[in-house]
Amino acid sequence: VSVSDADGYTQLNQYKLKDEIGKGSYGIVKLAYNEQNDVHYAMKILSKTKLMKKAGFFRRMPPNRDGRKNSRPPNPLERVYREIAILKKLDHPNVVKLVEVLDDPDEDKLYLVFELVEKGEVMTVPSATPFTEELSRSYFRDIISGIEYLHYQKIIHRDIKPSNLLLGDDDHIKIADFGVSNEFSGGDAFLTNTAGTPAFMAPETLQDDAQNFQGKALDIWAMGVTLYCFTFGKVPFEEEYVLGLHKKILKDSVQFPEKPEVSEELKDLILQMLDKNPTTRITLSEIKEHDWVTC
Ligand SMILES: COc1ccc(C(=O)/C=C\Nc2cc(OC)c(C(=O)O)cc2Cl)cc1
Repeated sequence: VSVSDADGYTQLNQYKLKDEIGKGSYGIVKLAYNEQNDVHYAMKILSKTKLMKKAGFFRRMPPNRDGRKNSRPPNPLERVYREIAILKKLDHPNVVKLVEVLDDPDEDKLYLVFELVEKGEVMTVPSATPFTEELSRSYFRDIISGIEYLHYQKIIHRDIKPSNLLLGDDDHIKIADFGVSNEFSGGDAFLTNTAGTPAFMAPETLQDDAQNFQGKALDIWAMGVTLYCFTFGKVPFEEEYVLGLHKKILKDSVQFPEKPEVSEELKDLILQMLDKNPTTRITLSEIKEHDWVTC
């Protein structure tokens, strides 16, 4: 039950909601104070109606000529409940921890309570102060363990990028936002849909004759774009219009700025992760053995 208390804070069960600390296409994240245990949490607030609208659920479907039953988009709420089911089974130091879900069927809002990762997003891109190689290496090692765990749990994240990597007081990274993640069975996911953030999308998903592509290699590509951001403070392929961006991701080779100067090993790793051919792209186990990661 949510009420506003004396100084205007929303009270939700034992949580006092405070400042907004995150915002995205998903909704907002507020700092939440649990009065029962004197601990702060991150409360992700979703609107069920907004989720339905975003998926065009309330849009009238154009009548199709042969009167075939319209294939409705998958109910976006199912998406969120699938995300919650995924989150509930995840338990790893480099993955955000879902504590509880407050879901009143009569309420529009859906609340996801996460353990607070105190420092928030590890980097906002573009950044004029990118990380040293030592710092990038430390963060990148956390990402490798987190992704290795997710792939072992048969989950493809599909939206790896600096804003979804949260930094704790212990200066370790936790991977967040499973809003577009895919679960798979067998050795790897075989996907057909594009999902995630344009600048981080792998070339094989952008081909117009895009057929099934492997899931794990998509996360590796996004990790490569992320490592490029850590190092240079900007994305490797940027373009104002999304179709121009797609063309660059598909066609352009990776360019390294003059400054900051970086080691040959780091450039080599980035180039192997941003290999446009997913079948020759470096794998997670090869990344773990790479000179720049192990040194
Ligand atoms: C400056 O201090 C700050 C401390 C913490 C934050 C923060 O937590 C931000 C987003 N958080 C999250 C977002 C998520 O998705 C988009 C998910 C998820 O759905 O997995 C989980 C969390 Cl926790 C921000 C600033």
